[in-house]
Amino acid sequence: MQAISPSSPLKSLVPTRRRLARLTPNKLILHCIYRSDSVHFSNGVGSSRADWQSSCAILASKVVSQQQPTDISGGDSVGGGGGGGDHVAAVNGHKTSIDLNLIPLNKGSTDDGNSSNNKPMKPLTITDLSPAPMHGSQLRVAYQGVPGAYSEAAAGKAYPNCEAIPCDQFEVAFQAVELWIADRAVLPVENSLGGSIHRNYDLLLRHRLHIVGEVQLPVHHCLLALPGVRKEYITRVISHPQALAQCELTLTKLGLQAAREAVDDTAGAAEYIAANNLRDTAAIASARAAELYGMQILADGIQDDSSNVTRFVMLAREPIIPRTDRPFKTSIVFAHDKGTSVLFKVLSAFAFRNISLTKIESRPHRNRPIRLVDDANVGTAKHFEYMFYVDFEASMAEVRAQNALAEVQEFTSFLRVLGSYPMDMTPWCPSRGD
Ligand SMILES: O=C(O)C(=O)C[C@]1(C(=O)O)C=C[C@@H](O)C=C1
Repeated sequence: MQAISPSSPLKSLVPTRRRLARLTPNKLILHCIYRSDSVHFSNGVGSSRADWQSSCAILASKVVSQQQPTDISGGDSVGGGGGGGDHVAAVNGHKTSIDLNLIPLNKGSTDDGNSSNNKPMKPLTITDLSPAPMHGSQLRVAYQGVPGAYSEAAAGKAYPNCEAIPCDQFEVAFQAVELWIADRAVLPVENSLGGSIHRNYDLLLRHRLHIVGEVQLPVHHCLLALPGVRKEYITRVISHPQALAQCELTLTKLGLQAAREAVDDTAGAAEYIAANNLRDTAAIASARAAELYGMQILADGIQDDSSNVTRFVMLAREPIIPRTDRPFKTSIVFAHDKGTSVLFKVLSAFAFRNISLTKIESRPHRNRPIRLVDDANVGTAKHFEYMFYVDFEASMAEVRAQNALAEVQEFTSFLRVLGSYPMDMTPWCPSRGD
């Protein structure tokens, strides 16, 4: 993975809502150019506004080349060569430039050296249909935080050769993908000790991106301070709220008389201490952050449980085509006008089909957080309303999953499939130093 090390991470790039509605994807990119004055990279993308603009322009031109021509006789050709010759087929509602109606014939020689004009080539596989990276061969992956953050490590685990793009907020990572600045976003959704990262559940609903994968990252925290600083000098520990929560017991056991303070990300905490030469402050962050920002490790492995794991999801503009040849997970979100009363019915749609649930989360219903139930005799009950997020162990390519969702739809007033994606099946390896 190649990390872009920014002097400041990507900041909000959102055009106004009114403008957004009127813009086509390539215009959106151009628009972001005018809004990105605050973004400048010290390497990778470029250090000046002009570099940034040309980088956006490359992305914009790719957007154009990805768009399907509405007029075959003219306009932008698909694939850069064939004019109207490239075929466009729809797979699960997604356009691909591969003609699925024609089996390509092998015009060259066969493996044994004989030429063969009519022998069919290897059939297309599902991977032939996955969208290619948008620029060069490197996928650009947005994450929240600065280099050294666990989210950067998760991006590297998910896409080993990616170019990691730091963003200062979770929302900016969503926007980076929506505006074609990045191809994917990798975002934490839950931790085995700290629980759900609610902000990202809310953002999943507010944005139109699709979950295309998950990675589970063992998280090994260190207590970092400036070189020469001793534990006794520390009056303040700063980190991401999740990291503070994951180390709470150990911090107390270490006997630190220190206030806890939340900041945007773990590595950002280390960077802040180093930049401001704070000799009374420690950060909870990774060993890589210590290395990057010249900090010493005061205590290693300070998470309250050695099997501390954070689950991240990968997001893309397009969903992937679900498969059945490996374990898949599907994430949905639903709500009902009658509130929680339907929950049992919904969950039984999975139980009857032997589909295991791996996660259930509820969040306030943003549009209608409270439902009033008036009873003239006893008064007015105020029920809180929720959105329910459920992950289940099945692929949307399986009939049992499709039937379960058809049934869920009957019991709900709102249902959205956030994504159907391969489960992270990497062998278990408890948290350890990097
Ligand atoms: O601050 C970071 O380093 C992050 O990547 C964020 C984050 C999180 O949001 O949970 C990721 C993994 C750890 O659980 C702690 C913090």
